[in-house]
Amino acid sequence: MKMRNPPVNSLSLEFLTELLISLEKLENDKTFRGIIITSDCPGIFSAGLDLLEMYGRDPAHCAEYWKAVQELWLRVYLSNLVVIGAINGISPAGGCLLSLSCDYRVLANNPKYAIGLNETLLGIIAPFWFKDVLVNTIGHRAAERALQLGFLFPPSDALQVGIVDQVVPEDQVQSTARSVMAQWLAIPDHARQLTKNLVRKPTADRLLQQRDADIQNFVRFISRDSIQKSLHVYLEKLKQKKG
Ligand SMILES: CCCCC/C=C/C(=O)SCCNC(=O)CCNC(=O)[C@H](O)C(C)(C)COP(=O)(O)OP(=O)(O)OC[C@H]1O[C@@H](n2cnc3c(N)ncnc32)[C@H](O)[C@@H]1OP(=O)(O)O
Repeated sequence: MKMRNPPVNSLSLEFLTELLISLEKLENDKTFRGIIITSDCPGIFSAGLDLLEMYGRDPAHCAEYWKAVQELWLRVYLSNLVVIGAINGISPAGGCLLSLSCDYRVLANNPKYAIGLNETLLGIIAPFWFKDVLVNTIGHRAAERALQLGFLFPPSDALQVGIVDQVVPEDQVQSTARSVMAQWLAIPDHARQLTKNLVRKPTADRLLQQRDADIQNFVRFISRDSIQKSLHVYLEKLKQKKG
């Protein structure tokens, strides 16, 4: 699955909906056993959640958006398919969450392709389920530092901390992902799927048990004047970087 939402594969409501529909189709087609998620935007895996879906929007829109973000995470994280991330670009915040939700991550060895949950740098807070997935992946202490400091790990650090499983030359990302896929598909589906569920369900359940409350928390938080101001400053910084 090649993500294409130029210029930066930001996860807008429309794009999330498209991803969800595509994933659902693949899940329901029993001829598919695995997917490789990669990007069609050069140098960018995904810029994460679309800031314009959270800035200057009314509460109803924010609630609809957050529901879609939750939905995408649950679908990828609990997918019965083998999900491999072929990460061929930078992958901050929501892009990192998407990567972390794969079963295996291959990152292209380019110092620009950093990955991490950088929410604090925007003046916002990674929700508990983003945090849980990071803790599950790199451990409590490393996650504590990474989250508070908003680390974006370049490839060598990303491998060392374990946020990705493999770093390979850029031109080998897709072929490596395919080899990894072959290895995972050699395992009987039912055994692998039940094992995946055993490992991941408790983390997903924490959100499933309080989805509405999580939406309300998000809407309350994002609607605060101080948070809207932080988003404004960050968006301005992105603009100025260009000019
Ligand atoms: C309780 C609250 C929880 C919320 C949890 C939030 C999770 C998130 O995912 S927040 C988003 C975090 N993402 C980022 O911090 C990345 C921001 N973007 C960048 O750093 C860069 O754009 C880049 C490195 C991804 C790409 O750089 P470059 O190729 O130089 O492209 P530009 O910076 O010029 O961007 C082009 C264009 O796209 C707009 N844009 C970039 N990122 C986003 C985004 N996440 N959402 C919406 N729009 C984004 C950027 O503003 C430019 O727009 P124009 O100026 O209109 O062309």
